[in-house]
Amino acid sequence: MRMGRCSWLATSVDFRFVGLATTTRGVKAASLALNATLPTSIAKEEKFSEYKIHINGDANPSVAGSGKYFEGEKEEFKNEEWKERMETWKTRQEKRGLVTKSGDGGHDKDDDDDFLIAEARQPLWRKVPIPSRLINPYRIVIVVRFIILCFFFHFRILTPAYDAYPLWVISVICEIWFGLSWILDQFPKWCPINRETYLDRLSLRFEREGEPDRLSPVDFFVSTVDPLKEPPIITANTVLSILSVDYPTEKVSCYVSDDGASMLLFDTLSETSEFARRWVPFCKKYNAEPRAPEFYFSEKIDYLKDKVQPTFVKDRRAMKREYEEFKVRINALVAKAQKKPEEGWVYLGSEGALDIEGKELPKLVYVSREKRPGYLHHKKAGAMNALVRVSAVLTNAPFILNLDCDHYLNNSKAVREAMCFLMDPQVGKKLCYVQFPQRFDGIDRHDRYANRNVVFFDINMKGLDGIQGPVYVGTGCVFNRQALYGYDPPASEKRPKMTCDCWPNWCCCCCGGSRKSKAKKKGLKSLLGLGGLYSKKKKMMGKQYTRKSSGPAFDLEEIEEGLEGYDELEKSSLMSQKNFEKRFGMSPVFVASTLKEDGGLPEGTNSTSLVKEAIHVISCGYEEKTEWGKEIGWIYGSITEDILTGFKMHCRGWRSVYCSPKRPAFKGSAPINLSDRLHQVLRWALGSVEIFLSRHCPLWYAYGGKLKWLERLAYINTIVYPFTSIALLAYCTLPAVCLLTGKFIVPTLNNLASIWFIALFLSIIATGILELRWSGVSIEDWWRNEQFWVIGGVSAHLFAVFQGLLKVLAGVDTNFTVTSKTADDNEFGELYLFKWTTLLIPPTTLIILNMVGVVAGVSEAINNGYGSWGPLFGKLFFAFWVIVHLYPFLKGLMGRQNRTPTIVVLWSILLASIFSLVWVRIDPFLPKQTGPILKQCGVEC
Ligand SMILES: O=c1ccn([C@@H]2O[C@H](COP(=O)(O)OP(=O)(O)O[C@H]3O[C@H](CO)[C@@H](O)[C@H](O)[C@H]3O)[C@@H](O)[C@H]2O)c(=O)[nH]1
Ligand SMILES: [Mn+2]
Repeated sequence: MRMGRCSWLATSVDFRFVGLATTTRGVKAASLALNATLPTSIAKEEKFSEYKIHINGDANPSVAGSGKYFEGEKEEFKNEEWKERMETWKTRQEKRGLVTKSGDGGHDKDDDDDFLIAEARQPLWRKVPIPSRLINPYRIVIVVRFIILCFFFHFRILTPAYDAYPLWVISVICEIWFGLSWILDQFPKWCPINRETYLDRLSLRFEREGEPDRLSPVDFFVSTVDPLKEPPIITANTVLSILSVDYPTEKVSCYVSDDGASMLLFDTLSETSEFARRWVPFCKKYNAEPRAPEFYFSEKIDYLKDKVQPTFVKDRRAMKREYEEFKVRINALVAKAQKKPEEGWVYLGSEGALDIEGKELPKLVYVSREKRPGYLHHKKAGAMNALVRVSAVLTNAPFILNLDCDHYLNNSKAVREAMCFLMDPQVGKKLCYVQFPQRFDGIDRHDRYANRNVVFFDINMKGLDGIQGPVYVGTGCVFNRQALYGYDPPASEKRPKMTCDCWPNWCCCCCGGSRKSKAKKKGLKSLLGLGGLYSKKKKMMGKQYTRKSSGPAFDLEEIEEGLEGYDELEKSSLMSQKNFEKRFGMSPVFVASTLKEDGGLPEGTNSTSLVKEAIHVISCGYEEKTEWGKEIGWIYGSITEDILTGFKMHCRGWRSVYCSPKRPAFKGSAPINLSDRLHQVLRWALGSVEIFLSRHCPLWYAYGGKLKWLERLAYINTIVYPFTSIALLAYCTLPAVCLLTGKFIVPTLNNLASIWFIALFLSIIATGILELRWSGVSIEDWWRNEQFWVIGGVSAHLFAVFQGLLKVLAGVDTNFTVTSKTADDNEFGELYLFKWTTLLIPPTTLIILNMVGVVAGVSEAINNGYGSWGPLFGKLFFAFWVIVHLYPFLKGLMGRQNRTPTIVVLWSILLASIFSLVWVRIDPFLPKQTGPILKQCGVEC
């Protein structure tokens, strides 16, 4: 069975268990008892649903009980904040010279209010174009480089090296491929932009004094799968950073997906929510940053700087001790969890909805979807879709922020940054997501394996932001929920155009057009009879609804009522109910939630039935015969689900925004040892190959749609790059071959030809330098990126191409190998960790081959005397180019103890020597040796 291949499925005995334990207002908030009865054999599978969820009393108790108290607190706090804001605003205006400090001692309150209102009307963000003195030379050089490249190819193709014909053919093919991939990579960087946000205006606009807070609610998703590779303390830190985010508490909900169905994580979360009761108020009181305790306490900065409250030192010390105790408790859980009780677990929650100061805590929900053998679970994408549905049923926030379990919130205002775009009245509705760059902790100082990916995050993504928006990278991304439901963005004025899915326009007619246009959505609404209900309700209420453009506000009961007693006339509505179910699955509650564009739950629902519904929408058969993973939610079919999901949205005409605040919004961990890093890169590349071979390949998908062509180029680049590895492998072998055979891929150059070579070389350097100048990326980061491009290319990408083909031809399923996240503070011990993997063979062989080549070439030149150094120079340069790029790899191979596993050395030496021998044999290399042999006598004739 295919699913059996997934390690996490095979290792957990309890994969048939699915539990959804929800706790409102913190895990402790709802007094909850989850009684999970785990079936022990497949035969009992059908009875798996025997687990019970008891919710003692109202699961949402804090709303009425503590609401008043909280409101009072908040108002006081708000007034304080308001004054503070006014002050900062005034000083800033003074600096700008807009407000004159007049002798009368300032303005009266009315004046201030006017200023604030005016300020609140200002845009929430601004495009900051790259200064033209930086960007224009860059563009000119790109054009020049392009022209030079054309002349270069003209020369290369028309002047073959006749004595080394095959070498010449191979090298020219490789060069053409490199040229094409340069175009794919370069032109999407044509008009990069930066953005600036104004958080104070956001707050002035949506958090007015004396009015209810109007910021949009956000559902946070955290995905985890393997508690051994992803230690619970890491997930706990991510969750704590979310719970203490600087955002209105009642608008934050955190959903943790546990794909490993481990009670360990459940227990960890309940401990975490207990700890949050102290941690959250501490963070908010002292404005702690970052709000993940592990990282907060290990910051090596003067934590007393800017702190004025006298209690701070005492509180911090106490907090630190508590965190250490918390860690011990989690470790105890981990130790206990290693022995799995056969008969299952019983978990009993306890009470408490508020933090120690009596303030509300955000909601925390643990979700473990049902998994069974025989069902495809679609890895992370499947988990995220389960969360989309659960959250739609339980909170239905209009925005969703998704994070890997190790990506904690490093900037507590990150969500506000995103809201500056998403709540913007002009562009907000057209944005599918706001992507933040991925930043990392715990990477070695020199970032040996280019883990930081700076070139991608600070150059390519900014380029894309100037076109249609950055690609989605899987984490640190705030989504517009409507975009996840497969709808088109709201059309601007014009009649909504149909988006074609497959081949150019002409086949649209035969495909039957689009499945997801806004027009159709509206049609469905009215067909479903909801329109009718809506107007009925409007009449009943006797007042006009203020909700603009969005779906009808209706009660769940009403839908059900409405759908139950249908007469003949309303048969068609039932038909379209079927349509909706085909699309979203059999959950009226979920379907109803999708129509609420501004989010929120239907009125008059009770939490017990919602929890029941939530369990229903995560059952493993739910997605069958629906469009989940095909047209809606996270898209299936590639283990880099992120690229595919973002791509579908861009094809529909959505725009995305790249937001990189000064203080990094999120931080994660990265695999810092060579083998793990190569495996990660292998997974990404494999995912790209999967997309390339699927119906969603950007080369042919969705023409005639709304995908901008430069954006398409960028997407093509992200899925064809693994194929560059073949050219790269050939090109890295060439110098060794040349050195061993004494031939070269280029015939002797005349003056004009050498000009093209030099010009190309210079233009490559010039684009590099100018790119670094506008982006602010350091030369070291750029160089690491170049090196890793070669290392990854000749190992991971190469394997990805073959595995991808194997998948298509032989149906071998691809595996999502989760990257280990270490929790220990052992500084960079990981860097030197060495794990044997086949991925190491090709680069090792290449290094040895080139070194042998250099030695052979140099010794031959020594023997041949002065005259032969000239032609050798080109070849040596070429070989050094390879060796220098592979240098970090060589270092990784040596490990800390300078020890490399014998098997790698053996294999590589074997391959390298076979290869050199073959060349020596079949080549007129030996006859040429007559020269050197004669000279060996030492007599100059
Ligand atoms: O069956 C699975 C497999 C993975 N995950 C989660 O996916 C996330 C990413 O896994 P990780 O091993 O850390 O992969 P990375 O290569 O570090 O992740 C990058 O690349 C992935 C695509 O390969 C994206 O999904 C991630 O968001 C992105 O950070 C983690 O939270 C996992 O818990 C699941 O929820 N279910
Ligand atoms: Mn990761």
